[in-house]
Amino acid sequence: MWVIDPKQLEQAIHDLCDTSVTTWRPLKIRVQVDSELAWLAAQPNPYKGYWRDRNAQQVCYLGKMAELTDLDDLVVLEQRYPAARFYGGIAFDSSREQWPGFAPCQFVLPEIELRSTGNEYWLYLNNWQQLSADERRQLLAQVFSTPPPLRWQACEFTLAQYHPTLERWHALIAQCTHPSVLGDLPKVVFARQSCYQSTTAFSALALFDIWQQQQPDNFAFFISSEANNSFFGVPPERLYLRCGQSLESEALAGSCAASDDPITNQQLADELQLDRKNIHENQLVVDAIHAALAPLCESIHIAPTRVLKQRHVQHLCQPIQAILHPETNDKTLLQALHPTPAVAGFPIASAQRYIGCNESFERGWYAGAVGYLSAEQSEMSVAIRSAYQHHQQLTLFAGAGIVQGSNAESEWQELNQKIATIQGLLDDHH
Ligand SMILES: C=C(O[C@H]1C=CC=C(C(=O)O)[C@@H]1O)C(=O)O
Repeated sequence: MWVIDPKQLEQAIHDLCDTSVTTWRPLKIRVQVDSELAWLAAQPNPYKGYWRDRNAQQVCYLGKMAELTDLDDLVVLEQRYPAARFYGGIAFDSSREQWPGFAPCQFVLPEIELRSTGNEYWLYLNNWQQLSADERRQLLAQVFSTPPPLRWQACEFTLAQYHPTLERWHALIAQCTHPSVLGDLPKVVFARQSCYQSTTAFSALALFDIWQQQQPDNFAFFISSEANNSFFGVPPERLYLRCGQSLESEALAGSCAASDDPITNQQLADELQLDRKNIHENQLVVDAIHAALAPLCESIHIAPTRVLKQRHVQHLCQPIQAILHPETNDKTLLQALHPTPAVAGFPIASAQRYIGCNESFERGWYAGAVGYLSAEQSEMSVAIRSAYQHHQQLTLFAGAGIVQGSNAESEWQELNQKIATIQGLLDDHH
């Protein structure tokens, strides 16, 4: 990384003498970087993260200057740190046991952010007012040192197990498509863990880097609470984007395979748009988002269904726009919108209980929500198409909505399609 205007750096070191500024403000320095993820990998801070939205705005962040584990504290923190962004997320089910280092709700104001839009990069030093001139010099030497390139090293992964197994999956689908269950629970989203074991240590960030490059139109996130303990993903689904009082959300559910051949792909997409089971699966999500938003909004508009193509799978998607009441904030939005029936099922609370009793693993932050919150603008993605690394173990997650007419075998294939991109990267190195 290098600085565009060296005078700014000098100022960064010497501004400490300026005691007239008592309120918090970040120090912004315009910089240039070759690879932000290589830069992130080279930083020594144990807490690090990355966020990319669907318009390719990216942020690498480091350290915890302030932390939020209770959404009730958000307003106070936003007042203390005006215009700051709090990056992080929430678990799928906060009442369950969580992964080490990942609280049910955890957002941080980082010490350092590297934000970029297009070719413009800005380094935000959020903690500079707390540092002495010497500490600033050290920090700047650290952030401006040239990082080695980030390369995904060939390493051998073995698929240790699926949770649930195919046999158990069949039993689960038979159970929840039985008329006695369907009556009260028309949709439940069951997930599968694919647990891989590597023979050597590996860089989750390097793996994430090649993964996110393959799906540049999706969100991308990486959160590492300490070395070798990270959650990352390349999700297609937005929980919400809030700019002031205007809100964008979407119902993304109902899937079929995607094809590299445009004609075949179009045929598949056309069939998907007419398929009753998938339309029903998607409509349950639209209706639930609409019902959750109605008390919080002045107006809601639902756009016609379109198909969102991924590399190996495509989905029905209905964009939803709303104008929020002035008193609606991120806490109320998160509580109202998460989890949607796209990851839980319907009715949401009973589906979540049913998952808790019948799924054979803890979801942690998979199918939770990841993004950032700020007074002015917030964006959260749904944390699907994601993976959790713990030392040499790598767990891939995928879920599928089960409704009347779901077939266990084809839902299992759908799970395979949903992890195919990252799985292909692991298999490439066998
Ligand atoms: C729960 C997942 O996908 C959801 C989002 C899109 C389509 C889905 C489906 O068709 O089942 C799921 O509701 C996942 O990828 O882990």
